[in-house]
Amino acid sequence: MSAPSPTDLHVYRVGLRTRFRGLTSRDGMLVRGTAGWGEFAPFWDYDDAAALAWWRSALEAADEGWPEPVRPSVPVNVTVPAVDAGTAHTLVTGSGGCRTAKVKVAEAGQDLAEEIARLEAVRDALGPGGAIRIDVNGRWDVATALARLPVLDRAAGGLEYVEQPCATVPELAAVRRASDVPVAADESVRRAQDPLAVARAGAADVLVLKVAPLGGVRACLELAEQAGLPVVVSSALESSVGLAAGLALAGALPELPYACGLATAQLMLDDVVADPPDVTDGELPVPSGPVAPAEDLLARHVADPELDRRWRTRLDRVVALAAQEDR
Ligand SMILES: O=C(O)CCC(=O)C1=CC=C[C@@H](O)[C@@H]1C(=O)O
Ligand SMILES: [Mg+2]
Repeated sequence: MSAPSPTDLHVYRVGLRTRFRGLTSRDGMLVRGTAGWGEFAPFWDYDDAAALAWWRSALEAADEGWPEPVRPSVPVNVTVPAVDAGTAHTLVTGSGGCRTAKVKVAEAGQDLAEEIARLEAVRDALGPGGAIRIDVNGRWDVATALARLPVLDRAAGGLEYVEQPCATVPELAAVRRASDVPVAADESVRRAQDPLAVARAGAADVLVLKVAPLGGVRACLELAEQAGLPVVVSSALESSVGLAAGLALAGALPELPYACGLATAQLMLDDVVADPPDVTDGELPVPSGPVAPAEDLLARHVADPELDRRWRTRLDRVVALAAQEDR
Protein backbone atom coordinates (compact mmCIF):
# COMPACT_ATOMS: atom_id res chain seq x y z
CA MET A 1 0.00 0.00 0.00
CA SER A 2 1.50 3.34 -0.94
CA ALA A 3 -1.48 5.68 -0.87
CA PRO A 4 -4.13 4.57 1.63
CA SER A 5 -7.68 5.77 1.12
CA PRO A 6 -8.54 8.72 3.38
CA THR A 7 -11.14 6.64 5.23
CA ASP A 8 -8.41 4.30 6.44
CA LEU A 9 -6.56 7.20 8.06
CA HIS A 10 -7.35 8.73 11.44
CA VAL A 11 -5.64 11.64 13.09
CA TYR A 12 -5.66 11.66 16.90
CA ARG A 13 -4.54 13.97 19.63
CA VAL A 14 -4.21 12.89 23.28
CA GLY A 15 -3.08 15.01 26.24
CA LEU A 16 0.04 14.16 28.27
CA ARG A 17 -0.01 13.94 32.06
CA THR A 18 3.18 15.97 32.38
CA ARG A 19 5.13 18.00 29.90
CA PHE A 20 7.54 15.74 27.98
CA ARG A 21 9.95 16.69 25.21
CA GLY A 22 8.38 20.15 25.38
CA LEU A 23 4.99 18.64 24.53
CA THR A 24 1.71 18.79 26.44
CA SER A 25 -0.15 16.57 23.98
CA ARG A 26 0.75 13.97 21.37
CA ASP A 27 -0.77 13.74 17.92
CA GLY A 28 -0.33 11.30 15.08
CA MET A 29 -1.96 9.35 12.35
CA LEU A 30 -3.29 5.78 12.39
CA VAL A 31 -3.44 3.83 9.18
CA ARG A 32 -5.34 0.64 8.38
CA GLY A 33 -3.87 -1.92 5.97
CA THR A 34 -4.38 -5.54 5.07
CA ALA A 35 -2.64 -6.93 8.19
CA GLY A 36 -3.95 -4.43 10.73
CA TRP A 37 -3.08 -0.95 11.97
CA GLY A 38 0.10 1.09 11.98
CA GLU A 39 0.98 4.47 13.45
CA PHE A 40 2.61 7.35 11.59
CA ALA A 41 3.54 9.95 14.19
CA PRO A 42 6.88 11.64 13.47
CA PHE A 43 7.40 14.57 15.84
CA TRP A 44 6.87 17.86 14.05
CA ASP A 45 10.60 18.65 14.17
CA TYR A 46 11.27 15.70 11.82
CA ASP A 47 11.34 16.83 8.19
CA ASP A 48 9.72 14.82 5.39
CA ALA A 49 12.92 12.90 4.58
CA ALA A 50 13.25 11.79 8.23
CA ALA A 51 9.51 11.05 8.42
CA LEU A 52 9.87 8.52 5.61
CA ALA A 53 11.24 5.86 7.99
CA TRP A 54 8.23 6.41 10.29
CA TRP A 55 5.96 5.81 7.27
CA ARG A 56 7.76 2.58 6.35
CA SER A 57 7.35 1.40 9.93
CA ALA A 58 3.60 2.22 9.86
CA LEU A 59 3.22 0.35 6.57
CA GLU A 60 5.09 -2.67 7.90
CA ALA A 61 2.59 -2.93 10.77
CA ALA A 62 -0.45 -2.26 8.59
CA ASP A 63 0.46 -4.47 5.64
CA GLU A 64 2.86 -7.17 6.84
CA GLY A 65 2.65 -7.56 10.59
CA TRP A 66 5.77 -8.59 12.51
CA PRO A 67 8.13 -11.56 12.95
CA GLU A 68 7.28 -14.20 15.57
CA PRO A 69 8.27 -13.26 19.12
CA VAL A 70 10.69 -15.37 21.16
CA ARG A 71 9.30 -14.26 24.57
CA PRO A 72 5.75 -13.58 25.78
CA SER A 73 6.48 -10.38 27.72
CA VAL A 74 9.21 -7.80 28.13
CA PRO A 75 10.54 -5.91 31.17
CA VAL A 76 9.92 -2.17 30.90
CA ASN A 77 11.22 0.92 32.62
CA VAL A 78 9.10 3.63 34.13
CA THR A 79 9.86 6.90 32.35
CA VAL A 80 10.32 9.84 34.70
CA PRO A 81 10.13 13.24 32.99
CA ALA A 82 11.91 16.31 34.41
CA VAL A 83 9.41 16.58 37.28
CA ASP A 84 9.80 17.48 40.97
CA ALA A 85 10.97 14.82 43.43
CA GLY A 86 7.50 14.10 44.86
CA THR A 87 5.99 13.52 41.42
CA ALA A 88 8.96 11.33 40.46
CA HIS A 89 8.40 9.19 43.56
CA THR A 90 4.69 8.78 42.78
CA LEU A 91 5.40 7.84 39.16
CA VAL A 92 7.76 5.05 40.21
CA THR A 93 5.54 3.62 42.96
CA GLY A 94 2.54 3.70 40.58
CA SER A 95 4.38 2.17 37.64
CA GLY A 96 3.08 -1.39 37.96
CA GLY A 97 6.18 -2.84 39.53
CA CYS A 98 8.88 -1.50 37.20
CA ARG A 99 12.33 -2.43 38.52
CA THR A 100 14.07 0.08 36.23
CA ALA A 101 13.50 3.82 35.96
CA LYS A 102 14.66 6.18 33.25
CA VAL A 103 14.98 9.71 34.53
CA LYS A 104 15.22 12.82 32.37
CA VAL A 105 17.91 15.31 33.35
CA ALA A 106 19.50 18.40 31.74
CA GLU A 107 16.12 20.07 31.27
CA ALA A 108 16.51 23.76 30.36
CA GLY A 109 15.88 26.02 33.34
CA GLN A 110 16.52 23.32 35.98
CA ASP A 111 19.55 23.04 38.23
CA LEU A 112 21.69 20.20 39.53
CA ALA A 113 19.97 20.26 42.94
CA GLU A 114 16.61 19.43 41.30
CA GLU A 115 18.20 16.53 39.42
CA ILE A 116 19.81 15.18 42.58
CA ALA A 117 16.49 15.40 44.45
CA ARG A 118 14.68 13.64 41.57
CA LEU A 119 17.23 10.81 41.49
CA GLU A 120 17.19 10.38 45.28
CA ALA A 121 13.39 10.16 45.18
CA VAL A 122 13.48 7.58 42.40
CA ARG A 123 16.02 5.47 44.32
CA ASP A 124 13.87 5.71 47.44
CA ALA A 125 10.80 4.55 45.49
CA LEU A 126 12.63 1.73 43.65
CA GLY A 127 14.56 0.38 46.62
CA PRO A 128 18.16 -0.83 46.50
CA GLY A 129 17.58 -3.57 43.90
CA GLY A 130 16.23 -1.39 41.08
CA ALA A 131 18.17 0.08 38.17
CA ILE A 132 18.28 3.78 37.32
CA ARG A 133 19.34 5.25 34.00
CA ILE A 134 19.34 8.90 33.00
CA ASP A 135 18.66 10.55 29.65
CA VAL A 136 20.45 13.79 28.78
CA ASN A 137 19.20 14.09 25.17
CA GLY A 138 22.65 15.29 24.09
CA ARG A 139 22.54 18.50 26.13
CA TRP A 140 25.94 18.29 27.88
CA ASP A 141 29.40 18.93 26.52
CA VAL A 142 32.12 16.44 27.51
CA ALA A 143 33.38 18.52 30.45
CA THR A 144 29.87 18.91 31.86
CA ALA A 145 29.24 15.19 31.44
CA LEU A 146 32.41 14.26 33.29
CA ALA A 147 31.61 16.73 36.08
CA ARG A 148 27.95 15.73 36.47
CA LEU A 149 28.10 11.96 36.08
CA PRO A 150 29.84 11.15 39.38
CA VAL A 151 27.44 13.46 41.24
CA LEU A 152 24.31 11.99 39.66
CA ASP A 153 25.70 8.46 39.97
CA ARG A 154 26.02 9.03 43.72
CA ALA A 155 22.54 10.62 44.00
CA ALA A 156 21.01 7.64 42.17
CA GLY A 157 22.91 5.11 44.28
CA GLY A 158 24.47 3.86 41.05
CA LEU A 159 23.52 4.50 37.41
CA GLU A 160 22.86 1.64 35.00
CA TYR A 161 23.85 3.93 32.08
CA VAL A 162 23.62 7.46 30.76
CA GLU A 163 21.64 7.88 27.53
CA GLN A 164 23.01 10.32 24.96
CA PRO A 165 25.06 12.49 27.35
CA CYS A 166 26.40 14.60 24.46
CA ALA A 167 25.24 15.30 20.92
CA THR A 168 28.02 13.87 18.73
CA VAL A 169 29.66 10.47 18.29
CA PRO A 170 33.20 11.71 19.12
CA GLU A 171 31.86 13.31 22.32
CA LEU A 172 30.09 10.07 23.30
CA ALA A 173 33.35 8.22 22.71
CA ALA A 174 35.24 10.69 24.92
CA VAL A 175 32.71 10.33 27.75
CA ARG A 176 32.76 6.56 27.43
CA ARG A 177 36.56 6.51 27.70
CA ALA A 178 36.69 8.76 30.75
CA SER A 179 33.62 7.76 32.78
CA ASP A 180 32.73 4.64 34.76
CA VAL A 181 29.06 5.04 33.82
CA PRO A 182 28.19 3.07 30.66
CA VAL A 183 26.97 5.13 27.68
CA ALA A 184 23.85 4.46 25.60
CA ALA A 185 23.25 6.12 22.24
CA ASP A 186 19.76 7.26 21.21
CA GLU A 187 19.74 10.34 18.95
CA SER A 188 23.11 9.17 17.53
CA VAL A 189 21.21 6.14 16.22
CA ARG A 190 17.75 7.40 15.33
CA ARG A 191 18.73 10.79 13.91
CA ALA A 192 22.01 9.75 12.27
CA GLN A 193 22.71 9.39 8.56
CA ASP A 194 24.37 6.11 9.47
CA PRO A 195 22.80 4.49 12.57
CA LEU A 196 25.74 2.06 12.86
CA ALA A 197 28.45 4.74 12.97
CA VAL A 198 28.24 5.05 16.77
CA ALA A 199 28.73 1.29 17.22
CA ARG A 200 31.61 1.22 14.74
CA ALA A 201 33.30 4.11 16.57
CA GLY A 202 33.12 2.21 19.87
CA ALA A 203 31.26 5.21 21.26
CA ALA A 204 28.49 3.37 23.13
CA ASP A 205 27.92 0.35 25.35
CA VAL A 206 24.22 0.12 24.52
CA LEU A 207 22.07 1.18 21.56
CA VAL A 208 18.58 2.57 22.05
CA LEU A 209 16.34 1.51 19.17
CA LYS A 210 13.06 3.24 18.41
CA VAL A 211 11.09 1.31 15.79
CA ALA A 212 9.38 4.12 13.90
CA PRO A 213 12.31 6.49 13.27
CA LEU A 214 14.43 3.48 12.26
CA GLY A 215 11.97 2.19 9.66
CA GLY A 216 10.25 -0.77 11.32
CA VAL A 217 10.70 -3.94 13.34
CA ARG A 218 12.61 -5.86 10.67
CA ALA A 219 14.96 -2.92 10.02
CA CYS A 220 15.70 -2.75 13.76
CA LEU A 221 16.33 -6.48 14.06
CA GLU A 222 18.88 -6.17 11.28
CA LEU A 223 20.46 -3.11 12.86
CA ALA A 224 20.79 -4.88 16.21
CA GLU A 225 22.46 -7.84 14.56
CA GLN A 226 24.90 -5.67 12.63
CA ALA A 227 25.74 -3.46 15.62
CA GLY A 228 26.66 -6.39 17.85
CA LEU A 229 25.80 -4.35 20.94
CA PRO A 230 23.05 -4.89 23.50
CA VAL A 231 19.94 -2.89 22.61
CA VAL A 232 17.15 -1.24 24.55
CA VAL A 233 13.88 -0.79 22.68
CA SER A 234 12.24 2.51 23.50
CA SER A 235 9.07 4.24 22.36
CA ALA A 236 8.62 7.43 20.41
CA LEU A 237 5.74 8.33 22.72
CA GLU A 238 3.12 6.81 20.46
CA SER A 239 -0.39 5.62 21.21
CA SER A 240 -0.72 1.92 22.02
CA VAL A 241 -1.06 1.23 18.27
CA GLY A 242 2.53 2.41 17.73
CA LEU A 243 3.80 1.02 21.04
CA ALA A 244 2.78 -2.46 19.85
CA ALA A 245 5.52 -2.28 17.20
CA GLY A 246 8.12 -1.59 19.90
CA LEU A 247 6.82 -4.52 21.93
CA ALA A 248 6.99 -6.71 18.82
CA LEU A 249 10.66 -5.76 18.35
CA ALA A 250 11.48 -6.33 22.02
CA GLY A 251 9.65 -9.66 21.80
CA ALA A 252 11.59 -10.78 18.73
CA LEU A 253 15.17 -9.77 19.65
CA PRO A 254 17.38 -12.81 20.32
CA GLU A 255 18.77 -11.16 23.48
CA LEU A 256 17.07 -8.60 25.71
CA PRO A 257 19.40 -7.84 28.61
CA TYR A 258 17.78 -4.52 29.67
CA ALA A 259 14.31 -3.21 30.46
CA CYS A 260 12.73 -1.33 27.55
CA GLY A 261 11.33 2.21 27.43
CA LEU A 262 7.91 1.06 26.27
CA ALA A 263 5.74 1.99 29.25
CA THR A 264 5.08 5.50 27.95
CA ALA A 265 1.30 5.00 27.74
CA GLN A 266 1.61 5.87 31.45
CA LEU A 267 2.56 9.41 30.40
CA MET A 268 -0.64 9.91 28.39
CA LEU A 269 -4.03 10.92 29.75
CA ASP A 270 -5.85 8.44 27.53
CA ASP A 271 -5.31 6.10 24.58
CA VAL A 272 -6.95 5.20 21.28
CA VAL A 273 -6.87 1.47 22.10
CA ALA A 274 -9.53 -0.04 24.38
CA ASP A 275 -7.99 -1.81 27.40
CA PRO A 276 -4.34 -1.16 26.55
CA PRO A 277 -2.08 -3.58 28.44
CA ASP A 278 -1.14 -2.56 31.98
CA VAL A 279 2.39 -2.95 33.28
CA THR A 280 2.30 -5.94 35.66
CA ASP A 281 5.31 -6.95 37.75
CA GLY A 282 7.31 -4.54 35.62
CA GLU A 283 6.48 -6.27 32.34
CA LEU A 284 4.27 -5.65 29.30
CA PRO A 285 2.92 -8.50 27.15
CA VAL A 286 4.15 -8.88 23.56
CA PRO A 287 1.09 -8.51 21.29
CA SER A 288 0.22 -11.32 18.90
CA GLY A 289 0.07 -8.80 16.04
CA PRO A 290 -0.75 -5.19 15.21
CA VAL A 291 -3.28 -3.59 17.56
CA ALA A 292 -6.46 -1.81 16.42
CA PRO A 293 -7.82 1.45 17.81
CA ALA A 294 -11.40 1.59 19.12
CA GLU A 295 -13.96 3.62 17.17
CA ASP A 296 -15.29 5.45 20.22
CA LEU A 297 -11.78 6.41 21.35
CA LEU A 298 -10.87 7.61 17.87
CA ALA A 299 -13.99 9.78 17.99
CA ARG A 300 -13.14 11.08 21.48
CA HIS A 301 -9.59 12.01 20.49
CA VAL A 302 -10.23 13.13 16.93
CA ALA A 303 -7.94 15.99 15.85
CA ASP A 304 -9.42 19.38 15.02
CA PRO A 305 -9.79 20.07 11.27
CA GLU A 306 -6.62 22.15 11.03
CA LEU A 307 -4.45 19.44 12.66
CA ASP A 308 -6.16 16.79 10.54
CA ARG A 309 -5.33 18.77 7.42
CA ARG A 310 -1.67 19.22 8.48
CA TRP A 311 -1.24 15.46 8.96
CA ARG A 312 -2.92 14.53 5.68
CA THR A 313 -0.83 16.99 3.67
CA ARG A 314 2.31 15.83 5.49
CA LEU A 315 1.51 12.23 4.65
CA ASP A 316 0.84 13.12 0.99
CA ARG A 317 4.33 14.62 0.79
CA VAL A 318 5.94 11.62 2.50
CA VAL A 319 4.07 9.10 0.31
CA ALA A 320 5.32 11.04 -2.75
CA LEU A 321 8.88 10.83 -1.39
CA ALA A 322 8.48 7.09 -0.79
CA ALA A 323 7.28 6.62 -4.38
CA GLN A 324 10.34 8.52 -5.65
CA GLU A 325 12.68 6.32 -3.57
CA ASP A 326 10.98 3.12 -4.69
CA ARG A 327 11.30 4.08 -8.34
O1 LIG B 1 12.85 5.52 26.89
C1 LIG B 1 11.85 5.77 27.56
O2 LIG B 1 11.76 5.48 28.76
C2 LIG B 1 10.64 6.45 26.97
C3 LIG B 1 10.80 7.11 25.66
C4 LIG B 1 11.58 8.39 25.68
O3 LIG B 1 12.22 8.71 26.66
C5 LIG B 1 11.55 9.25 24.55
C6 LIG B 1 10.57 9.08 23.61
C7 LIG B 1 10.43 9.98 22.56
C8 LIG B 1 11.29 11.01 22.39
C9 LIG B 1 12.45 11.18 23.18
O4 LIG B 1 12.68 12.52 23.51
C10 LIG B 1 12.56 10.34 24.44
C11 LIG B 1 14.03 9.90 24.46
O5 LIG B 1 14.89 10.74 24.24
O6 LIG B 1 14.38 8.74 24.66
MG1 LIG C 1 16.61 9.33 24.67
